[in-house]
Amino acid sequence: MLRPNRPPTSYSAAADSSYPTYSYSYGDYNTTSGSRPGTRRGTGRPSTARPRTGASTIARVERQEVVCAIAESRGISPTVGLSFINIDTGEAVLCQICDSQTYVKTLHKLQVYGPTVILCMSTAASPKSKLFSIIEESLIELGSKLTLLDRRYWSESSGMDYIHDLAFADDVEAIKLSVTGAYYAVCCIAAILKYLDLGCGTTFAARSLRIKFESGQGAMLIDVSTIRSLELVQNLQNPKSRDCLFGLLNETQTLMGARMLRSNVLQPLTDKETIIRRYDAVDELQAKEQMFYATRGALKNFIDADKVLTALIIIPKRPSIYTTEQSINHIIMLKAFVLSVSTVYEALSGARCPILATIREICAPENALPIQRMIEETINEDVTYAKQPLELRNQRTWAVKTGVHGLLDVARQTYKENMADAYQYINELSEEHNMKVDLKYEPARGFYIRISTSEIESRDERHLPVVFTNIVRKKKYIECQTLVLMKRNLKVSIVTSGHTSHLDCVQVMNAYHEVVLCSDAFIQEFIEKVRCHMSALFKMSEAIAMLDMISAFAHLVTVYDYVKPRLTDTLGLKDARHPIREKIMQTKFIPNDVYATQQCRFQIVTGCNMSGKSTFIRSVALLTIMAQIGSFVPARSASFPVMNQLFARVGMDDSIECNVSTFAAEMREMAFILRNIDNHSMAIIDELGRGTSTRDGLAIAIAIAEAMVDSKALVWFATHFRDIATILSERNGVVAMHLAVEVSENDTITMLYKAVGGMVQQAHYGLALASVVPLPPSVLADATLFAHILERRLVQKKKMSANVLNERRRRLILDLKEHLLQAYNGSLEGELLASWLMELQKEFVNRMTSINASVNEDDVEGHIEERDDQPEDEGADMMDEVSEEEEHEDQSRSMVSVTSETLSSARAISENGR
Ligand SMILES: Nc1ncnc2c1ncn2[C@@H]1O[C@H](COP(=O)(O)OP(=O)(O)OP(=O)(O)O)[C@@H](O)[C@H]1O
Repeated sequence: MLRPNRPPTSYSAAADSSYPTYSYSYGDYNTTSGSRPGTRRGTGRPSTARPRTGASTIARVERQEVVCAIAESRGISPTVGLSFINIDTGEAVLCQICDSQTYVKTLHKLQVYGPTVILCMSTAASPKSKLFSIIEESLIELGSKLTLLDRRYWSESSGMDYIHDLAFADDVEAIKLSVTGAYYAVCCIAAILKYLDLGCGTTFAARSLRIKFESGQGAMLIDVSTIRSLELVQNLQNPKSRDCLFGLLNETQTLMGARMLRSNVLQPLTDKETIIRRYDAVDELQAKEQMFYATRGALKNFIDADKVLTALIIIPKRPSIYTTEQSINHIIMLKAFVLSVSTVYEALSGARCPILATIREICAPENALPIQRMIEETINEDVTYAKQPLELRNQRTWAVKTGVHGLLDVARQTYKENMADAYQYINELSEEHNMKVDLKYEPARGFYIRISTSEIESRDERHLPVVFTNIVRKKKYIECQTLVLMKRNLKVSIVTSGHTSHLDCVQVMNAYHEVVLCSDAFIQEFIEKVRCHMSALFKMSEAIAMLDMISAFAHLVTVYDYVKPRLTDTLGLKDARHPIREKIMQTKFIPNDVYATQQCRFQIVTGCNMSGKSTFIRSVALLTIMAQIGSFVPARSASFPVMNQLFARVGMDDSIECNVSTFAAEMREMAFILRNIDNHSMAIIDELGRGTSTRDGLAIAIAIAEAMVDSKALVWFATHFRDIATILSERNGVVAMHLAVEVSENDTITMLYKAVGGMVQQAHYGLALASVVPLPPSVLADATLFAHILERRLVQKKKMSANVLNERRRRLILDLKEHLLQAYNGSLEGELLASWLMELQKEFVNRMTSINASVNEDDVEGHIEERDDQPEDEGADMMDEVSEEEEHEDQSRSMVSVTSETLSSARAISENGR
């Protein structure tokens, strides 16, 4: 469809010679090729990790026209101003972020809003600033085009003027207050609006733009690589598939709702209160069956209100016939929207929770009725949405009600009489030639005749009577003219092009001219009046979007048996399921329990191949996102701490294309994570260090794991390196777990998919799997031999150090402290609490005694091991280097003593409890 007044995808300076821009060739990249391996310098996240699949690897609800402008203050931690204007939904977002040198937050915002055009200052391009280079390298991924503008368009005073003129009257003061100090963001909005005005001829009507200010806080930061690898909005194998988190959750019924959901999946909330309010809304909606069905019914067939409202607030510099014709369509759609809004009000009667009650209030008749009445008083009830040229022409002529505009009524009467002639002529033609003849109209051709070939003898146009001329065959139809019709077209075309001097039909022309002029002017005046209600209308649209998202969550609760999460300091899941896997799997999905606190924040997950490690750790991340957007989760009970950042390094693709430097890409991703991770972050890491030699891979994995333990983040670390679990398991905050399997007598392994404590016990599961594949028997026999040699060497070297024992003691005491604090803050009281504390004390004493006792045993064991001379085995030399790794074990453990402070505080709490 023709879309006039859209910003050109690559701006040409010719549009306005007074508007200096610089041509930039990034728009020429084939954004769908996905085969441009490279790295994103400075971002830390590699672009080689996986093949790219589309204009943006992240599926959009639909591609929208979004213009973004960007500006920054340079420094150690740069401040970046970003503004976005969505031309399809009439929404402007300003943000100012304190970013790091990797510009991770800036890239996140760009990814979330997916701009089609990014405006940068020309000065940032020569010499290239770091931010400029990073954006330049991300263009393909973002599917954006870069346009350089003169620096002078980033003007704070113009930005403030724009905000003053364009923001809704009710919001203007609040917005001005919130953007105070956000100098860069305000400059950016000025640059975009200037670009749209001068470059694209698009301006917005006064007091009609939805302007929002977003601070850097308030949303969980999920970087681009994580979005992709967790398949949050797009399935990696099949971009069109719904098997991604957004696809699963997208039970919305309106486009506004779907857009809101997508934006939430990409930036989940971090404000506890808001999340809880959403839970309450979902809870109420799913519990009240009648309200739920009434709401779902009311949301059906809602038009894309954002689009319609935006079309009404955009003022094109050079209105075309298209924009004029569409105006009435927009009014008709607006009427449909306000009518539907009232059904939502009724559906929500009896709503109690704050979100549903507020939505109902916004959709109340007193807000929608004035607009509905305005439309009903002005526009004919039987005028419908028109697409075909003749329909549009009739719509434009007859849309305004009789009696509203006197001059228009007179002009229309004259026109009607003349048009009746045309239809009478066609009827006569039909009768005369005994065939069905249709009158059609196109602006360029005027009136013409269309006849189905079935009406003509042997379907051959040569059999048409001679009165029909200019014959063209179009599939099953024949289109033609007659002399009379051509004469009429001449009149009409003279009228529409503004010449009123045709000799014999001045009356007809004047009548039509009058109709169109009066009608168009009247409709524009009417739209001006509608614009006064834009603030209320956009609020309704947002309310509908929110209700739609909430009702989609409620729908999922009923269909998939989800549970309402609680927000606490502990991550605890009972019978958690992977939301996407459980939906697509033919067999039953085995649920798992998850528990993580500061004392078990780093969870090393081991297990056989295909035992479900990746599925397990991914489900933790996906459930956390679901919980933080306000959705219920697939589990029997669930509690989550609010996370500010989520990182995932999972599912490395091994295709040749992206394996150019699998290891380098992996290391860059890990460097990025380590730079940004903190105690409010969650990370899931799968099979780290497999892209290099076993020895180096293990060493690097251990070092990275150590750093992650120190970060105090919640981490799930799936690995086939069992040594990592051995080495780190004594460290405070670390727990080892594995996915259980059952080994039968004939060495076949059955996956149980159950996460249980401790390290995987099966030593040679890789060999077991290889035998199933199967490898040639001789190769398999050699592999088994080498595996046994290696195992013996490792056993020889194992000894318990004093450091390990100290770590065990420390850990035991910290565990005790955590339990005491939980008891202190929990609901246990009186007798129950006292007996629980006694149990705790007993268990503590037992475990401490057994640790102390193990000192002597280990001394003896170590002594025996040292004396035990092992014969040199074939192939042992090959294994030497691997066993050396064990010697580094001690270095990775730090000696930490238990402070008397910790003990006394634990004691104090314990005594309080008693
Ligand atoms: N909890 C579960 N219940 C049922 N089936 C499961 C479960 N978890 C995983 N599976 C099945 O097992 C398959 C393998 O799972 P996954 O890829 O998570 O294993 P993995 O241990 O990470 O494998 P590898 O170590 O070889 O990468 C999945 O495709 C899925 O079909």
